[in-house]
Amino acid sequence: MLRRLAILLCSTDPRLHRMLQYWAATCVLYFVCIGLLLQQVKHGLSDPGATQGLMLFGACGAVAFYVLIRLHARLKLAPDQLAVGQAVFSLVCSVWAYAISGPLRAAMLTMTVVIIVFCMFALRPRQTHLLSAFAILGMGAAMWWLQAHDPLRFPPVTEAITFGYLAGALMSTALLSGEMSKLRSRLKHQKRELSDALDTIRVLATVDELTSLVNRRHMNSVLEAEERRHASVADTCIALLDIDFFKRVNDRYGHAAGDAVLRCFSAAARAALRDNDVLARWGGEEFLLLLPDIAPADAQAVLERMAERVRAMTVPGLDGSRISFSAGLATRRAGEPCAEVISRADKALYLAKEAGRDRIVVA
Ligand SMILES: Nc1nc2c(ncn2[C@@H]2O[C@H](COP(=O)(O)OP(=O)(O)OP(=O)(O)O)[C@@H](O)[C@H]2O)c(=O)[nH]1
Repeated sequence: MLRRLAILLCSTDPRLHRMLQYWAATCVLYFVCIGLLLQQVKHGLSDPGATQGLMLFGACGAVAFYVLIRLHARLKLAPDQLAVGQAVFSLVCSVWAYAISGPLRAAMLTMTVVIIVFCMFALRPRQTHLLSAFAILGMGAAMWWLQAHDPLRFPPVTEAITFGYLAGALMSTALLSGEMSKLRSRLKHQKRELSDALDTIRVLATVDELTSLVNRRHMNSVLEAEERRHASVADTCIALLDIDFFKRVNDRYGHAAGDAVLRCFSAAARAALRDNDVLARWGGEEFLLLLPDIAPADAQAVLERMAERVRAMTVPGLDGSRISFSAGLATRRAGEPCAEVISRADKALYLAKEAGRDRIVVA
């Protein structure tokens, strides 16, 4: 129930969730300020009527921004437009709080700086600069108006010097936001580079560069997963395949032609497989095929189909010479380690080679 309420309030969409997190952080700040304002009223430092007005204004604004954030997609409001709106609203509140806080008003200026620091994280430097300018102008206008209308409570010199401190603090914060933005974009760039490097490493660790098939290391983890898998109704078959007279290809047509044979063989063999079958380059010109959930007769049919495709393929640089392979096929018995199945398939492959090649022998 609580979880559902939290999802309803905070959303599961990560972007919206982040916006609502910022909103919640702003609300915490509002609550702290409201608590302090109430203390000011209690000790006779602020006017109760004006304080209530500000509290009501703050609460209405918080609710309005929650609704706007939830509906921003429908209202076609960009997240940074909303963040700028929230910052402007908070700055207006801080000017209001300054005007009603009597002797404590200078303390309100820390909130103005906090709002601009928030903007540093949520907005672009240009937007932060504009908001800082807005804060300086807004607070300056309020201070000027207050000292002009009530010079006893707001002495002009005090207001002018206070304004100088505030303007200095806001301008430095705005300048820092440029540095912060550079730092953020550098971090973002590094993060992208790291993630690209990780993708490359993942590919290098799992894929054979020449044939683009799964490599031996990754096939071993596939086999481990196969051993852990709950036995299903159908069998699992494993076959070892070896290209026939491959050394002759290399010797007669060169190593590059040999590589082309490996690439063409891999593409032709893979085209004969289902999505959940895994064909790996096991070594030089040897391949391991895992056929999960298949009857042995069907596995044999798959290999026959593969052999036809391989015989039919045309390899560039081979002057029309045909390629064939021999295979040993074994069915995994319940609970049998894959290494033992591979060993039986290997013996069957040996028999296929002995019997003249270009054939499939079932273990
Ligand atoms: N072009 C190329 N050749 C490779 C590669 N890896 C292994 N080889 C060659 O594959 C050949 C394998 O030869 P053999 O083990 O004698 O096997 P074969 O000539 O196919 O004979 P059978 O298996 O008995 O039919 C060797 O000459 C290796 O140099 C590779 O990545 N590219």
